[in-house]
Amino acid sequence: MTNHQLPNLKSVVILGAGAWGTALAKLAAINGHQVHLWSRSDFQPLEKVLEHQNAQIILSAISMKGVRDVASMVQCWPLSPQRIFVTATKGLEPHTTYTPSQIWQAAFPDHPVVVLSGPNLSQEIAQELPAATVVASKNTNAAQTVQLVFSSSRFRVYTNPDPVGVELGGTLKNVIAIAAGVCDGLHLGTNAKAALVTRGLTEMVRIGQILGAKTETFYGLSGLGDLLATCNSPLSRNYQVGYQLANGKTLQGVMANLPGTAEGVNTCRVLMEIAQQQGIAIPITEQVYQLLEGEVTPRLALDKLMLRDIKPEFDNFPTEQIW
Ligand SMILES: NC(=O)C1=CN([C@@H]2O[C@H](COP(=O)(O)OP(=O)(O)OC[C@H]3O[C@@H](n4cnc5c(N)ncnc54)[C@H](O)[C@@H]3O)[C@@H](O)[C@H]2O)C=CC1
Ligand SMILES: O=C(CO)COP(=O)(O)O
Repeated sequence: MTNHQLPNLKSVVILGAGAWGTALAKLAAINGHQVHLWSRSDFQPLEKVLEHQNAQIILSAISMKGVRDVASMVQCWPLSPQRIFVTATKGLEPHTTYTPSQIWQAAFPDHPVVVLSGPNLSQEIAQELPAATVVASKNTNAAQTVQLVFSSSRFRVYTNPDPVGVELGGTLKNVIAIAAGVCDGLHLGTNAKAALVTRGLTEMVRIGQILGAKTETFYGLSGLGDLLATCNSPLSRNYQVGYQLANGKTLQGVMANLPGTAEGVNTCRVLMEIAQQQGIAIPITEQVYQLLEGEVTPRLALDKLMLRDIKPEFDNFPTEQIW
Protein backbone atom coordinates (compact mmCIF):
# COMPACT_ATOMS: atom_id res chain seq x y z
CA MET A 1 0.00 0.00 0.00
CA THR A 2 1.30 3.50 -0.75
CA ASN A 3 0.21 6.79 0.68
CA HIS A 4 -0.14 8.18 -2.82
CA GLN A 5 -3.60 6.67 -3.31
CA LEU A 6 -6.65 8.84 -4.01
CA PRO A 7 -7.47 10.56 -0.71
CA ASN A 8 -10.20 8.88 1.31
CA LEU A 9 -10.85 11.77 3.63
CA LYS A 10 -12.00 10.99 7.16
CA SER A 11 -13.56 12.84 10.01
CA VAL A 12 -11.20 12.62 12.98
CA VAL A 13 -11.83 13.70 16.58
CA ILE A 14 -8.71 14.01 18.71
CA LEU A 15 -9.26 13.92 22.47
CA GLY A 16 -6.61 15.85 24.42
CA ALA A 17 -5.15 19.10 23.14
CA GLY A 18 -1.79 18.71 24.87
CA ALA A 19 1.54 18.59 23.04
CA TRP A 20 0.93 15.21 21.39
CA GLY A 21 -2.76 15.62 20.54
CA THR A 22 -2.01 18.96 18.90
CA ALA A 23 0.89 17.54 16.84
CA LEU A 24 -1.24 14.58 15.68
CA ALA A 25 -4.13 16.90 14.77
CA LYS A 26 -1.76 18.88 12.57
CA LEU A 27 -0.51 15.70 10.82
CA ALA A 28 -4.06 14.58 9.97
CA ALA A 29 -5.15 18.09 8.93
CA ILE A 30 -2.14 18.46 6.57
CA ASN A 31 -3.42 15.32 4.79
CA GLY A 32 -6.79 17.02 4.24
CA HIS A 33 -8.82 15.18 6.89
CA GLN A 34 -11.52 16.99 8.84
CA VAL A 35 -10.09 17.25 12.35
CA HIS A 36 -11.64 18.41 15.60
CA LEU A 37 -9.18 18.74 18.47
CA TRP A 38 -11.15 18.47 21.72
CA SER A 39 -9.95 19.31 25.22
CA ARG A 40 -11.82 19.63 28.50
CA SER A 41 -11.58 23.43 28.12
CA ASP A 42 -13.24 23.26 24.67
CA PHE A 43 -16.26 25.57 24.35
CA GLN A 44 -18.20 22.53 23.03
CA PRO A 45 -18.97 19.59 25.33
CA LEU A 46 -17.62 16.23 24.17
CA GLU A 47 -21.04 14.80 23.27
CA LYS A 48 -21.72 17.75 20.95
CA VAL A 49 -18.38 17.26 19.21
CA LEU A 50 -19.05 13.53 18.72
CA GLU A 51 -22.59 14.25 17.49
CA HIS A 52 -21.74 17.05 15.05
CA GLN A 53 -18.48 15.67 13.80
CA ASN A 54 -19.78 12.15 13.05
CA ALA A 55 -16.20 11.00 13.60
CA GLN A 56 -14.94 7.86 11.84
CA ILE A 57 -11.78 7.94 13.94
CA ILE A 58 -11.59 8.92 17.62
CA LEU A 59 -7.99 9.32 18.78
CA SER A 60 -7.11 9.69 22.45
CA ALA A 61 -3.96 11.62 23.37
CA ILE A 62 -5.12 12.08 26.96
CA SER A 63 -2.50 11.58 29.66
CA MET A 64 -2.85 8.27 31.52
CA LYS A 65 -4.53 9.72 34.60
CA GLY A 66 -7.52 10.90 32.51
CA VAL A 67 -8.00 7.95 30.14
CA ARG A 68 -10.63 6.04 32.11
CA ASP A 69 -12.71 9.17 32.82
CA VAL A 70 -12.65 10.25 29.19
CA ALA A 71 -13.48 6.72 27.96
CA SER A 72 -16.49 6.73 30.32
CA MET A 73 -17.59 10.11 28.95
CA VAL A 74 -17.39 8.81 25.36
CA GLN A 75 -19.37 5.70 26.40
CA CYS A 76 -22.35 7.92 27.22
CA TRP A 77 -22.76 8.66 23.52
CA PRO A 78 -24.06 5.95 21.09
CA LEU A 79 -21.42 5.19 18.44
CA SER A 80 -21.73 2.68 15.60
CA PRO A 81 -19.13 -0.12 15.77
CA GLN A 82 -17.43 1.06 12.56
CA ARG A 83 -15.86 3.91 14.51
CA ILE A 84 -12.17 3.24 15.09
CA PHE A 85 -10.54 4.17 18.39
CA VAL A 86 -6.86 5.09 18.34
CA THR A 87 -4.83 5.45 21.53
CA ALA A 88 -1.57 7.40 21.65
CA THR A 89 -1.15 7.47 25.46
CA LYS A 90 2.02 5.92 26.93
CA GLY A 91 1.22 4.77 30.46
CA LEU A 92 -0.23 2.07 32.74
CA GLU A 93 -3.22 2.40 35.05
CA PRO A 94 -2.37 2.03 38.75
CA HIS A 95 -3.76 -1.11 40.48
CA THR A 96 -5.50 -2.60 37.41
CA THR A 97 -2.16 -2.36 35.51
CA TYR A 98 -4.24 -1.95 32.33
CA THR A 99 -2.70 -0.36 29.26
CA PRO A 100 -4.69 2.49 27.65
CA SER A 101 -5.80 0.26 24.76
CA GLN A 102 -7.11 -2.31 27.24
CA ILE A 103 -9.22 0.41 28.86
CA TRP A 104 -10.60 1.55 25.48
CA GLN A 105 -11.22 -2.01 24.31
CA ALA A 106 -13.06 -2.91 27.55
CA ALA A 107 -15.21 0.22 27.19
CA PHE A 108 -15.89 -0.46 23.48
CA PRO A 109 -15.68 -4.25 22.97
CA ASP A 110 -17.28 -4.11 19.49
CA HIS A 111 -14.99 -1.42 18.08
CA PRO A 112 -11.54 -1.75 16.53
CA VAL A 113 -8.82 -0.26 18.75
CA VAL A 114 -5.50 0.82 17.25
CA VAL A 115 -2.34 1.75 19.19
CA LEU A 116 -0.17 4.53 17.75
CA SER A 117 3.34 4.65 19.21
CA GLY A 118 6.91 5.30 18.13
CA PRO A 119 9.91 7.61 18.52
CA ASN A 120 7.77 10.73 18.28
CA LEU A 121 8.99 13.71 20.28
CA SER A 122 6.07 16.04 19.66
CA GLN A 123 8.14 19.23 19.36
CA GLU A 124 10.10 17.78 16.43
CA ILE A 125 6.91 16.59 14.74
CA ALA A 126 5.28 19.98 15.24
CA GLN A 127 8.31 21.44 13.41
CA GLU A 128 7.62 19.00 10.54
CA LEU A 129 10.94 17.19 10.99
CA PRO A 130 10.83 13.64 9.54
CA ALA A 131 9.74 10.81 11.84
CA ALA A 132 8.29 7.30 11.76
CA THR A 133 5.72 5.57 13.92
CA VAL A 134 3.77 2.32 14.27
CA VAL A 135 0.02 1.67 14.27
CA ALA A 136 -0.86 -1.69 15.78
CA SER A 137 -4.13 -3.56 16.03
CA LYS A 138 -5.64 -7.02 15.95
CA ASN A 139 -7.86 -5.51 13.24
CA THR A 140 -5.60 -5.14 10.18
CA ASN A 141 -8.09 -3.04 8.21
CA ALA A 142 -8.40 -0.55 11.05
CA ALA A 143 -4.60 -0.28 11.37
CA GLN A 144 -4.30 0.32 7.61
CA THR A 145 -7.03 2.99 7.71
CA VAL A 146 -5.17 4.85 10.47
CA GLN A 147 -1.88 4.37 8.59
CA LEU A 148 -3.34 6.21 5.58
CA VAL A 149 -4.78 9.01 7.69
CA PHE A 150 -1.39 9.97 9.15
CA SER A 151 1.16 8.93 6.47
CA SER A 152 2.97 11.73 4.67
CA SER A 153 6.39 12.65 3.33
CA ARG A 154 7.24 13.83 6.85
CA PHE A 155 5.63 11.00 8.85
CA ARG A 156 6.18 7.37 7.86
CA VAL A 157 3.65 5.01 9.45
CA TYR A 158 4.16 1.23 9.71
CA THR A 159 1.51 -1.32 10.71
CA ASN A 160 2.11 -4.07 13.29
CA PRO A 161 -0.18 -6.89 14.58
CA ASP A 162 1.06 -6.72 18.21
CA PRO A 163 -0.80 -3.82 19.91
CA VAL A 164 0.27 -4.80 23.44
CA GLY A 165 3.94 -4.95 22.42
CA VAL A 166 3.79 -1.61 20.58
CA GLU A 167 2.02 0.05 23.48
CA LEU A 168 4.37 -1.36 26.11
CA GLY A 169 7.47 -0.27 24.17
CA GLY A 170 6.35 3.36 24.41
CA THR A 171 5.32 2.99 28.02
CA LEU A 172 8.25 1.05 29.50
CA LYS A 173 10.97 3.16 27.87
CA ASN A 174 9.79 6.19 29.85
CA VAL A 175 11.22 4.68 33.05
CA ILE A 176 14.55 3.92 31.36
CA ALA A 177 14.55 7.50 30.00
CA ILE A 178 14.41 8.81 33.58
CA ALA A 179 17.46 6.64 34.35
CA ALA A 180 19.20 7.91 31.19
CA GLY A 181 18.60 11.49 32.31
CA VAL A 182 20.23 10.65 35.65
CA CYS A 183 23.16 9.05 33.81
CA ASP A 184 23.74 12.21 31.73
CA GLY A 185 23.08 14.50 34.68
CA LEU A 186 25.85 12.73 36.60
CA HIS A 187 28.16 12.88 33.51
CA LEU A 188 28.79 9.13 33.65
CA GLY A 189 29.94 8.92 30.02
CA THR A 190 29.00 7.10 26.83
CA ASN A 191 29.92 3.59 27.99
CA ALA A 192 27.65 3.87 31.01
CA LYS A 193 24.79 5.21 28.88
CA ALA A 194 25.16 2.38 26.34
CA ALA A 195 25.14 -0.19 29.15
CA LEU A 196 22.11 1.39 30.80
CA VAL A 197 20.02 1.62 27.64
CA THR A 198 20.92 -1.94 26.55
CA ARG A 199 20.15 -3.44 29.95
CA GLY A 200 17.02 -1.28 30.00
CA LEU A 201 15.87 -2.95 26.81
CA THR A 202 16.45 -6.38 28.41
CA GLU A 203 14.27 -5.25 31.31
CA MET A 204 11.54 -4.03 28.92
CA VAL A 205 11.54 -7.38 27.12
CA ARG A 206 11.30 -9.25 30.45
CA ILE A 207 8.26 -7.23 31.55
CA GLY A 208 6.73 -7.41 28.06
CA GLN A 209 6.91 -11.21 28.04
CA ILE A 210 4.93 -11.33 31.29
CA LEU A 211 2.31 -8.91 29.92
CA GLY A 212 1.76 -10.73 26.64
CA ALA A 213 3.91 -8.74 24.18
CA LYS A 214 5.93 -10.30 21.36
CA THR A 215 9.67 -9.96 22.01
CA GLU A 216 10.45 -8.96 18.37
CA THR A 217 8.26 -5.88 18.71
CA PHE A 218 10.67 -4.43 21.30
CA TYR A 219 13.44 -4.41 18.66
CA GLY A 220 11.35 -2.21 16.34
CA LEU A 221 10.47 1.48 16.19
CA SER A 222 8.04 1.41 19.11
CA GLY A 223 10.56 -0.31 21.40
CA LEU A 224 14.24 0.26 20.66
CA GLY A 225 13.40 3.23 18.41
CA ASP A 226 11.48 5.09 21.09
CA LEU A 227 14.01 4.08 23.75
CA LEU A 228 16.84 5.67 21.72
CA ALA A 229 14.87 8.85 21.02
CA THR A 230 13.70 9.39 24.57
CA CYS A 231 16.98 8.45 26.30
CA ASN A 232 18.96 10.85 24.12
CA SER A 233 16.87 13.98 23.94
CA PRO A 234 16.46 16.85 26.38
CA LEU A 235 13.06 17.34 24.69
CA SER A 236 11.86 14.26 26.58
CA ARG A 237 10.09 15.17 29.81
CA ASN A 238 11.01 11.80 31.33
CA TYR A 239 14.69 12.34 30.53
CA GLN A 240 14.38 15.83 32.05
CA VAL A 241 13.03 14.37 35.30
CA GLY A 242 16.13 12.18 35.67
CA TYR A 243 18.54 14.89 34.54
CA GLN A 244 17.21 17.43 37.01
CA LEU A 245 17.08 14.93 39.90
CA ALA A 246 20.76 14.22 39.22
CA ASN A 247 21.38 17.94 39.51
CA GLY A 248 19.94 18.09 42.99
CA LYS A 249 16.33 19.16 42.29
CA THR A 250 13.47 17.56 44.22
CA LEU A 251 10.84 15.53 42.35
CA GLN A 252 8.20 18.03 43.45
CA GLY A 253 10.28 20.92 42.10
CA VAL A 254 10.92 19.17 38.79
CA MET A 255 7.27 18.21 38.26
CA ALA A 256 6.06 21.72 39.07
CA ASN A 257 8.09 23.21 36.20
CA LEU A 258 7.80 20.40 33.65
CA PRO A 259 6.06 21.27 30.37
CA GLY A 260 3.37 18.54 30.21
CA THR A 261 3.29 14.98 31.43
CA ALA A 262 6.17 12.65 32.40
CA GLU A 263 4.33 9.31 32.45
CA GLY A 264 7.43 7.37 33.56
CA VAL A 265 6.98 8.54 37.16
CA ASN A 266 3.63 6.73 37.60
CA THR A 267 4.55 3.90 35.24
CA CYS A 268 7.52 3.12 37.49
CA ARG A 269 5.20 2.67 40.48
CA VAL A 270 2.88 0.37 38.50
CA LEU A 271 5.85 -1.70 37.30
CA MET A 272 6.96 -2.23 40.89
CA GLU A 273 3.48 -3.64 41.65
CA ILE A 274 3.75 -5.97 38.64
CA ALA A 275 7.30 -7.07 39.51
CA GLN A 276 6.26 -7.92 43.07
CA GLN A 277 3.20 -9.87 41.90
CA GLN A 278 5.08 -11.75 39.19
CA GLY A 279 8.45 -12.15 40.96
CA ILE A 280 10.54 -10.68 38.14
CA ALA A 281 13.79 -8.74 38.47
CA ILE A 282 13.66 -5.17 37.15
CA PRO A 283 16.73 -3.63 38.80
CA ILE A 284 16.89 -0.37 36.81
CA THR A 285 13.18 0.32 37.37
CA GLU A 286 13.64 -0.50 41.06
CA GLN A 287 16.42 2.07 41.44
CA VAL A 288 14.40 4.69 39.53
CA TYR A 289 11.49 3.95 41.89
CA GLN A 290 13.66 4.36 44.99
CA LEU A 291 15.09 7.58 43.60
CA LEU A 292 11.62 8.99 42.88
CA GLU A 293 10.51 8.01 46.39
CA GLY A 294 13.55 9.80 47.87
CA GLU A 295 14.92 6.53 49.28
CA VAL A 296 18.28 6.75 47.46
CA THR A 297 20.46 9.49 45.99
CA PRO A 298 21.37 9.27 42.28
CA ARG A 299 24.94 8.18 43.24
CA LEU A 300 23.70 5.47 45.61
CA ALA A 301 21.28 4.19 42.92
CA LEU A 302 24.25 3.91 40.55
CA ASP A 303 26.34 2.02 43.13
CA LYS A 304 23.48 -0.35 43.83
CA LEU A 305 23.18 -1.19 40.12
CA MET A 306 26.93 -1.63 39.64
CA LEU A 307 27.36 -3.82 42.72
CA ARG A 308 24.53 -6.28 42.04
CA ASP A 309 25.56 -9.94 42.09
CA ILE A 310 27.58 -10.78 38.97
CA LYS A 311 25.70 -13.00 36.51
CA PRO A 312 25.54 -14.17 32.88
CA GLU A 313 24.40 -11.53 30.37
CA PHE A 314 21.36 -13.56 29.24
CA ASP A 315 19.04 -15.65 31.44
CA ASN A 316 18.55 -18.62 29.10
CA PHE A 317 21.39 -18.48 26.61
CA PRO A 318 21.60 -21.62 24.38
CA THR A 319 25.42 -22.01 24.79
CA GLU A 320 25.74 -25.45 23.11
CA GLN A 321 24.34 -24.01 19.85
CA ILE A 322 26.84 -21.14 19.86
CA TRP A 323 30.05 -23.13 20.39
N1 LIG B 1 4.54 14.89 23.95
C1 LIG B 1 5.10 13.89 23.31
O1 LIG B 1 6.17 14.05 22.71
C2 LIG B 1 4.43 12.57 23.25
C3 LIG B 1 3.52 12.19 24.21
N2 LIG B 1 2.95 10.94 24.18
C4 LIG B 1 2.02 10.50 25.19
O2 LIG B 1 0.78 11.17 24.96
C5 LIG B 1 0.11 11.42 26.21
C6 LIG B 1 -0.17 12.91 26.31
O3 LIG B 1 1.08 13.56 26.28
P1 LIG B 1 1.19 15.15 26.08
O4 LIG B 1 0.23 15.63 25.05
O5 LIG B 1 2.59 15.44 25.90
O6 LIG B 1 0.72 15.62 27.53
P2 LIG B 1 0.09 16.99 27.95
O7 LIG B 1 0.25 17.07 29.41
O8 LIG B 1 0.63 18.09 27.09
O9 LIG B 1 -1.46 16.83 27.57
C7 LIG B 1 -2.29 15.90 28.22
C8 LIG B 1 -3.73 16.17 27.83
O10 LIG B 1 -4.58 15.27 28.55
C9 LIG B 1 -5.67 16.02 29.05
N3 LIG B 1 -6.27 15.37 30.23
C10 LIG B 1 -5.65 14.83 31.30
N4 LIG B 1 -6.57 14.34 32.17
C11 LIG B 1 -7.79 14.58 31.62
C12 LIG B 1 -9.12 14.32 32.04
N5 LIG B 1 -9.41 13.73 33.20
N6 LIG B 1 -10.12 14.72 31.21
C13 LIG B 1 -9.89 15.33 30.05
N7 LIG B 1 -8.63 15.60 29.61
C14 LIG B 1 -7.61 15.23 30.38
C15 LIG B 1 -5.08 17.38 29.40
O11 LIG B 1 -6.07 18.37 29.52
C16 LIG B 1 -4.19 17.59 28.19
O12 LIG B 1 -4.92 18.11 27.10
C17 LIG B 1 1.05 10.90 27.30
O13 LIG B 1 0.64 9.61 27.65
C18 LIG B 1 2.42 10.86 26.61
O14 LIG B 1 3.27 9.87 27.16
C19 LIG B 1 3.26 10.07 23.18
C20 LIG B 1 4.14 10.42 22.19
C21 LIG B 1 4.79 11.69 22.15
O1 LIG C 1 7.16 9.42 24.07
C1 LIG C 1 7.79 10.37 23.68
C2 LIG C 1 8.62 10.34 22.47
O2 LIG C 1 8.35 9.21 21.69
C3 LIG C 1 7.80 11.61 24.49
O3 LIG C 1 8.62 11.44 25.56
P1 LIG C 1 8.36 12.27 26.91
O4 LIG C 1 6.98 11.94 27.34
O5 LIG C 1 9.45 11.80 27.82
O6 LIG C 1 8.51 13.73 26.55
